Amino acid sequence: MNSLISNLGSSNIFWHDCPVEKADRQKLLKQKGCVVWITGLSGSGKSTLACTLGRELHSRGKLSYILDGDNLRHGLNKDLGFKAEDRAENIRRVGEVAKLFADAGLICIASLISPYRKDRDACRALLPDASFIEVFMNISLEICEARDAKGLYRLARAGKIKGFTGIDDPYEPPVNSEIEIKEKDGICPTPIAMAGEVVSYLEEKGYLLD
Ligand SMILES: Nc1ncnc2c1ncn2[C@@H]1O[C@H](COP(=O)(O)OS(=O)(=O)O)[C@@H](OP(=O)(O)O)[C@H]1O
Ligand SMILES: Nc1ncnc2c1ncn2[C@@H]1O[C@H](COP(=O)(O)OP(=O)(O)O)[C@@H](O)[C@H]1O
Repeated sequence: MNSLISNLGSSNIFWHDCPVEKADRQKLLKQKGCVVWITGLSGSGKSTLACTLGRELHSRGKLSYILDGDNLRHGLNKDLGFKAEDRAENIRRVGEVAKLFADAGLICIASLISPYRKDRDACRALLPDASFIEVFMNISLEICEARDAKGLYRLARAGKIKGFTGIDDPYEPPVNSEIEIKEKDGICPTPIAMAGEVVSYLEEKGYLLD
């Protein structure tokens, strides 16, 4: 514990380069590493898009890995709650992990509410050359609440969960996301259509080589 504390902020650490680099891994995998960061309200379809996209990429022979907020809160982030500082630390950690996956050459799909613009922008700043692709699930609270797949909105409305995003906690929508998934006349695109939009973007920007 003492050595951990005494190392905090220490300048006595050095970067160690290795001979096999990101470019070599990307060549091997025939793809370019990047982060697809999916943000939106609970119930907006983040996990659905992440899984459908993962499956679509897999079927094309592309290696991806999903970092899902709910899942990570069972392990890496199990010490964190939902107050603003905890959410910020949650996003910071996942941003750092996503950066490692992208450096490994994978298409890392991060799926978290990530309600604060500042925290998402800090993750964007970690990634090189526009390889942070923000996907905004612009689905109305009405639709998300009507879905209420986990019954959490009902509990939040009843005051049994405090600080629930969209009810009594803020969500700051992106101002310049690379991709926006929108409902039309109250109808959401299908999971396949949402994933197709992301795949087209990745193809167009050269992330899926071959
Ligand atoms: N107070 C509160 N607010 C929002 N969400 C809550 C809350 N309490 C529990 N949950 C459940 O936690 C999931 C969100 O976790 P995240 O790590 O994505 O959240 S955050 O990015 O740190 O805001 C979220 O999952 P999704 O529904 O998949 O978004 C909820 O199931
Ligand atoms: N495009 C869609 N069209 C119809 N239902 C959807 C769509 N995306 C997600 N759903 C449904 O909405 C609910 C919440 O989706 P989920 O992916 O778990 O959202 P989130 O991860 O944002 O909480 C699930 O029951 C899911 O099947």
